[in-house]
Amino acid sequence: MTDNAIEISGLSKTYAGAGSEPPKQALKNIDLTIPRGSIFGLLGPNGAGKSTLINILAGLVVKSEGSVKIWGFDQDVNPRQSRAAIGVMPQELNLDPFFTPRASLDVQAGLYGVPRSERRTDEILDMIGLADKGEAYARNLSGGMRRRLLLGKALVHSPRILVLDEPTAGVDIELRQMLWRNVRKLNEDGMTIILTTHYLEEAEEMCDEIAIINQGEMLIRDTTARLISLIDTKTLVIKPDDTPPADIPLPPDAELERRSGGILAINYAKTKTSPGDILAALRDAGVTIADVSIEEPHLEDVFLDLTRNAQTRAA
Ligand SMILES: Nc1ncnc2c1ncn2[C@@H]1O[C@H](COP(=O)(O)OP(=O)(O)OP(=O)(O)O)[C@@H](O)[C@H]1O
Repeated sequence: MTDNAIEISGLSKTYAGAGSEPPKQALKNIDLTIPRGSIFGLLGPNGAGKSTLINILAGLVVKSEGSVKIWGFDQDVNPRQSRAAIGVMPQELNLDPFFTPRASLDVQAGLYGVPRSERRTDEILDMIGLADKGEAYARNLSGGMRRRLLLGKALVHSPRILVLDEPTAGVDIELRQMLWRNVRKLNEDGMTIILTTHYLEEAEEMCDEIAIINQGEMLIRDTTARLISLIDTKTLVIKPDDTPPADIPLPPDAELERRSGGILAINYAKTKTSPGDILAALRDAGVTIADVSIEEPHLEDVFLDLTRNAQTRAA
């Protein structure tokens, strides 16, 4: 028995090149475990291989090498059980325009072999806020409603794991909040959530653990908090009382950035310099301080650092 929702080892994928194009290796020897009950973020720049990985989990893309276990079921040994354990909300709005939301959910439930007596169509319509649109034609639904319907379709077979591929790309704030409310609720009820997003602040807020992939390779995988703590830079932000002097000598490893409104932002290495030393240096330089705050590093800094370093190494 395992405590992991997903166990991937030595996973590689090479797409055949179209026409005279060379083959494209989209995933290179990926090892990844995702704990049960977590909200897990899969991040990476465009073309990193995120969709390929998700589509392999969903059974939509065939891997070239390696093994994938979903809720303990090996895809190659127990394809039916591994598929039943996972639901995927895809990136594209691929809905049949002639089906009503109710019919879409029913057809999807049929595909997964959910007996009629066990179908939760009304409950799902209600949850995704489409209870009054059950009989509307999909072609008459707004983009936001279609996206909600895709979430509903991913849930018809009550999967243990829900995968969301860029669920909030291009959606308005209201829909984004509704999606995240639903996701949190599903997670509280025990569902493991895996998501990709381009919004790093969203991943920082939502995900317990994160993996960053780049050019098909796994760069790092850790808890969100530990990843953020990897960044050594913090920023001390000072609002002076008067116009600050032109010359402000600072301790080594501290760097001054002048912002609009006379604000002084001092970036410093937290393992090498303390805010106390910087404040003392400012006072010595004749800066009178009206307000002080500290800006913490963000996931975005970790992401840029890691992907830039990987790019430099590859060059
Ligand atoms: N069907 C395919 N045939 C050939 N190459 C492909 C195919 N699908 C993806 N690729 C290539 O594999 C690489 C990884 O693509 P993938 O879509 O998995 O990346 P991604 O991280 O999801 O990117 P994005 O954030 O832009 O969606 C890219 O170089 C892409 O061009």
